[in-house]
Amino acid sequence: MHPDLERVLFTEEQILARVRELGAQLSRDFAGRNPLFVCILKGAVLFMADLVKRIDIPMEMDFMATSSYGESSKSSGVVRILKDLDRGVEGRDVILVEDIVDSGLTLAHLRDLLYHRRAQSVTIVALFDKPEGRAVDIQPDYVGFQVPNEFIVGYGLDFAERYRNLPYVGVLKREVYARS
Ligand SMILES: O=P(O)(O)OC[C@H]1O[C@H](OP(=O)(O)OP(=O)(O)O)[C@H](O)[C@@H]1O
Ligand code: HPA
Ligand SMILES: [Mg+2]
Repeated sequence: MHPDLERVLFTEEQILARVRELGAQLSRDFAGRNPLFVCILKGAVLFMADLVKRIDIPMEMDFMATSSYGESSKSSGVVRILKDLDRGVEGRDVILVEDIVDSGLTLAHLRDLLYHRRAQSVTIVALFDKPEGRAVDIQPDYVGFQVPNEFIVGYGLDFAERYRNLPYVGVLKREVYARS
């Protein structure tokens, strides 16, 4: 385990097993609809890569980059779009692929934006859901795991851009984020 972690919440094996289940479920539910999977960078990059390998129906991918945490463990409350989609979403069934729903501000903003752009449907798939973090009322449609109200890192999730490369997910020691 990385020395900056207090404990591991999910091992690589547990994560990949759950991602496989989510892929099978989405493949069944979106058969015949050619959904557009939108990866919310950077946090969702590892989840997206593993999830799409488990989708066995026609689908497309696009990428959006947002940032609201920066160097902090608390949301700034402002969702900045650093990179937008390459193509329009009018009439499309969009599946937003997120690593975590915490305050819900990122997904509430993106869902409204995509409906404003006339997507036919917007479905939210989040590997992790932290219900106690919510500042706005939004529920993901598909969830991998619920997590406690603590700051977690690994498998794409960062603190100040670090730890994204860990293949497992754990709780960051409080002293690590308190000292910056
Ligand atoms: O529900 P919320 O409180 O909005 O938090 C969730 C969002 O915060 C993180 O992104 P961040 O802004 O840190 O950018 P990153 O993905 O590049 O780390 C995470 O990847 C989600 O996109
Ligand atoms: O717990 C978290 N860890 C990393 N990034 C995050 N963005 C929102 N919540 C978190
Ligand atoms: Mg982040």
